[in-house]
Amino acid sequence: MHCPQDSDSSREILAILVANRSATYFEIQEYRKVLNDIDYIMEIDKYPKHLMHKIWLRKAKCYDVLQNEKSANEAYSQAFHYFKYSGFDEKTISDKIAEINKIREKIKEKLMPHDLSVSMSNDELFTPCEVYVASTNKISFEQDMAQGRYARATEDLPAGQIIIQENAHCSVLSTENFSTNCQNCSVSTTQIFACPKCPTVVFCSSNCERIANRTYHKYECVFLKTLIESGASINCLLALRIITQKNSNFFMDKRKLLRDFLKDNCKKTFKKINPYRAEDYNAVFFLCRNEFSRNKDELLHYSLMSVYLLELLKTSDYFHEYVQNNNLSDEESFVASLILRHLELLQFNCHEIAELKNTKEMKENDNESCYKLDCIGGALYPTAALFNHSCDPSIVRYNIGNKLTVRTIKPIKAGEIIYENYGPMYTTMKREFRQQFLKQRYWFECLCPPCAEYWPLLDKMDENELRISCAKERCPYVFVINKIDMNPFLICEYCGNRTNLFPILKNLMNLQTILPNAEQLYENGNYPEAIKLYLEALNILFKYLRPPCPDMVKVQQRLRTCFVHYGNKSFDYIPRHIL
Ligand SMILES: C[S@@+](CC[C@H](N)C(=O)[O-])C[C@H]1O[C@@H](n2cnc3c(N)ncnc32)[C@H](O)[C@@H]1O
Repeated sequence: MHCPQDSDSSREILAILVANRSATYFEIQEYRKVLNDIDYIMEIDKYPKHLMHKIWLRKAKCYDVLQNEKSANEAYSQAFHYFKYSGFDEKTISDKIAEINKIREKIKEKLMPHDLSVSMSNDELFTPCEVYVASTNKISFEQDMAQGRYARATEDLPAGQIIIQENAHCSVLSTENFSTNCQNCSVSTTQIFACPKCPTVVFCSSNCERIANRTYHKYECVFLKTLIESGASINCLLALRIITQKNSNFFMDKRKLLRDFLKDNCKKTFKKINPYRAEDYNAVFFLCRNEFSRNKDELLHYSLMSVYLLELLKTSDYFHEYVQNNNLSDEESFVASLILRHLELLQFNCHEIAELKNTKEMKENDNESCYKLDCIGGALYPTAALFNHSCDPSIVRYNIGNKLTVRTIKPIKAGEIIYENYGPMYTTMKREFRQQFLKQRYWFECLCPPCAEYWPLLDKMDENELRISCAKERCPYVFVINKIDMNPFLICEYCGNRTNLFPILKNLMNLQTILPNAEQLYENGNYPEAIKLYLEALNILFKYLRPPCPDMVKVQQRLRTCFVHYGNKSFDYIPRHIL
């Protein structure tokens, strides 16, 4: 990170450092990382010519191990070509080539077939919606006066299904993660690629470094350290990065369109954004700001913050015009007004980026306590930002890099609203604290079923109570009965239908074999198989029972833990079953 890169000789030193690192990765058999490093050395373009054969040989050996014969052949022929600059005499060179070819033959005999161990894949069939391209075509987005915009299922959705896969419009890391995670894609890495001009950030590949330095980092490089030292929040970083990832011409060209949008009524404009894409600034511009409820003090605070951020931006060469006196140029005042808008909308729409980490206090036989989901940054996902909150959410979300995946965590019927969770879950936080949090932070009064019906916390739920649905389809009536003392035939007070408990209990009995098997797979870290069984259990539970139900909560908690294993993990994460 601290190696200077401003002269040929310092770049040669950097190339040698990276070459040494690649040799170390080779020794510990991290072949993909070796290849990344070698690509990086080629880009630095200052590695001593008389040593180049070593780099090409290392690359070729990696391809041999990775069983990519074509690339291995190409790399070997480059290595043989560079032998002539190595200072070896002709005899030594031909002996070396003969030796290498012999070793290659031996390696080929020893190579195992490709690794067939269980891998977790996040790729599933996902037909995107034509308008909301990050969402499945099985949901729609609607709007009303009471709730603003929200998502609704247009078809029945089983539990576990992916409903959103969205790139971040913009993402930033928390400052504590600046030296462990890639500034561009957020993945945790020990193989860092430094910025050529500053030691403040790291990247996971030269590709990420290039993307960043062609866009936002070429401006931020100048002032990022000052911004961090000022203690600015993630939202401030995000508000600014929405600007720096595009150049000022982009926003100036949009100015007329955005002003016309504002004259228009927002409801119509929202429908006009078609297709609605994460990359599209128009989608961001119209995210909810609750602007009519904002008080003057807050507005002043945000205005001051946007002036400060603008001043920082002016220290880079973001703006074309240079205004010497205290007046702002047109360009500057327009960008400041956008920063203010971003600060306001990020307050309600920012999502965390998370990764799994091991906790220090790992306890024996306690799967939950051996890792935690840590917030490593924040991002803006314009489609996911359209979901409203419930304290009993319908979804789970996790990140792969800075991309977002959203899956259902319960079966959802066509026509039902799909809710996400803004933090307070009814199972662990008391109603009064949830209401207080949501009012203060998101400015609405939560009317979800757990709040409206005063559902108990998980540890206060009665394990002997069964809340059974009336057998008549779509009848909302729930029989609340005691497991120990129950009448097998129940008459619905709502529709008069008779419900026979025997077949229901027989189905619920299946859980006694499904759940222990699921737990076993979970303990062994076989999350893909555990998920299948937990989903089977959840379907049975939701078919016959109604929440609040302790078993439903426990299965959903397990499913959440399994699904987040598809997502980001810190570079030093060790799975429970290997500990
Ligand atoms: C992330 S946005 C959700 C989308 C928003 N409804 C919209 O129209 O863009 C968060 C804001 O939505 C509103 N909201 C979220 N959940 C709600 C709920 N359950 N009931 C009423 N309003 C809600 C609040 O104004 C909150 O600040």
